[in-house]
Amino acid sequence: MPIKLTPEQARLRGLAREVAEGSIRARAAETDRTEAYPWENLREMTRAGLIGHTIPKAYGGAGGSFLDAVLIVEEMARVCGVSGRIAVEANMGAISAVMQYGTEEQKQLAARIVLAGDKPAICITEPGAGSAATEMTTSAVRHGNTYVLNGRKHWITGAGVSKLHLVFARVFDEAGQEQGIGGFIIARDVPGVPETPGFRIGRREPTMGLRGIPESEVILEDAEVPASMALRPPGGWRRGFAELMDAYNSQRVGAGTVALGIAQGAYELALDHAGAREQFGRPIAEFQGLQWMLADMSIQLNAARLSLHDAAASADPFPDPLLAAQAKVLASEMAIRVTNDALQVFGARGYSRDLPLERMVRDARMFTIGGGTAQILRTQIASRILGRKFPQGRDGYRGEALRPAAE
Ligand SMILES: CC(C)(COP(=O)(O)OP(=O)(O)OC[C@H]1O[C@@H](n2cnc3c(N)ncnc32)[C@H](O)[C@@H]1OP(=O)(O)O)[C@@H](O)C(=O)NCCC(=O)NCCSC(=O)CCS(=O)O
Ligand SMILES: Cc1cc2nc3c(=O)[nH]c(=O)nc-3n(C[C@H](O)[C@H](O)[C@H](O)COP(=O)(O)OP(=O)(O)OC[C@H]3O[C@@H](n4cnc5c(N)ncnc54)[C@H](O)[C@@H]3O)c2cc1C
Repeated sequence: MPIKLTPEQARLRGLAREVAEGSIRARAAETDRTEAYPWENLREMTRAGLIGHTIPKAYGGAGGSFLDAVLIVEEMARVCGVSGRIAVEANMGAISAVMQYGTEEQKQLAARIVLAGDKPAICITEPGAGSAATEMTTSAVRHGNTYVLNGRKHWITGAGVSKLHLVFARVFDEAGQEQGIGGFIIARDVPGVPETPGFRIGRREPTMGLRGIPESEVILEDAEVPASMALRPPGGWRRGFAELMDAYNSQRVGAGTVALGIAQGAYELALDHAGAREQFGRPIAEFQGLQWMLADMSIQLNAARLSLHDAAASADPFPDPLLAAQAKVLASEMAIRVTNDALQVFGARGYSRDLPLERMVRDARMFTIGGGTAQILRTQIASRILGRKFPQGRDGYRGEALRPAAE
């Protein structure tokens, strides 16, 4: 463990490991095979206080930090990537945005839903706006006391099982004037909260890995959302996207930590196997070719963990954008290499679906894509270290490149 944990953090990590090793590890293969959402894992994490752990005490949570959340996430992902992702979204991303920027009513509602055992969904990406998220076309038009939402999101993690949704949309006033980008809170299947007609779940993607959690479309067709459920960051709609993405940096750290946990789990299996499997009359761990592979895995895991912890600990109130992007690139690329090398240490057995290595390779693959691709994050990193904006549109450089980057 690279940074010194407080006794409470060490206890939290121990509790998370106990829950993970309890039955979550045993269910991981079944979750992958059946592609069914692991409700029982969610219930167990909820009972242990690991869901909504970062929600302030005043709203019923534990008031935990993002570093606490990272400790929980790594332990879950070490045995089950899907459960790691559940732990991320139940403590970071959308829930943290609502708890930081929301009105009293919004915070009460979001805390109640998540603490009852929900992994919220964050709905940003659209078919025409992936990396170019600011090009989203989902609209929220003000009509009296409601906003009417129209648009289509896709690749939404948890769509169809999540109850709390934070939908990013372009905001228009009653006169049709664009105001900026904001978040809209939509609850689904929550006792006492009316459903939102026009809000529906579309096609589920047949994904490569992390199959126990749906990645689906969220479709908005004249969906009426009360104006009281519009999440307007303190800088107003004009700064809405930037401030919501600032909150989203917590989830980038979380996503990197899932990658770390999956890779750590694969590495531990490879270490054990290298000591146990014999060829040429001796354990394969005695061959330098494998020793150096294992050594490189340990170096990369340690570097990624340090970087993620540093990013999580920088939160004020959200992780620093540069540290979050650096940590996510490092951890996501590391996890692809480490899970593949761990599989290699197992030889043919690693390639069999009887063992978890092939699942870990598939599960690790998403993290250079979801949450901002490795390419996009490198551009963001470059922008921050060089102190320059690097607009990606064809017309972007007319004057823009001379403007200093945001703090
Ligand atoms: C930001 C991008 C969409 C690029 O779009 P633009 O070039 O149009 O925007 P910018 O001028 O770069 O940014 C606008 C504004 O926002 C500020 N900003 C942007 N990102 C951040 C951030 N991470 N933290 C803080 N502030 C941010 C930026 O500084 C600008 O403000 P100023 O005008 O300078 O003051 C693109 O780079 C991008 O991030 N694309 C990736 C989109 C993404 O991450 N989607 C995630 C969807 S959810 C998901 O995938 C879940 C998966 S998971 O594993 O949980
Ligand atoms: C498993 C998974 C879960 C996800 N969960 C969510 C979720 O819960 N909520 C949500 O809103 N979204 C989610 N996403 C969507 C994710 O955020 C997007 O996939 C991601 O932002 C990239 O968008 P895209 O897939 O449209 O790729 P594109 O933007 O089409 O990019 C295609 C390729 O071009 C590269 N590229 C694009 N622009 C540039 C550039 N300017 N410079 C260099 N390279 C560039 C990219 O790096 C990539 O390699 C998820 C995705 C996955 C895979």
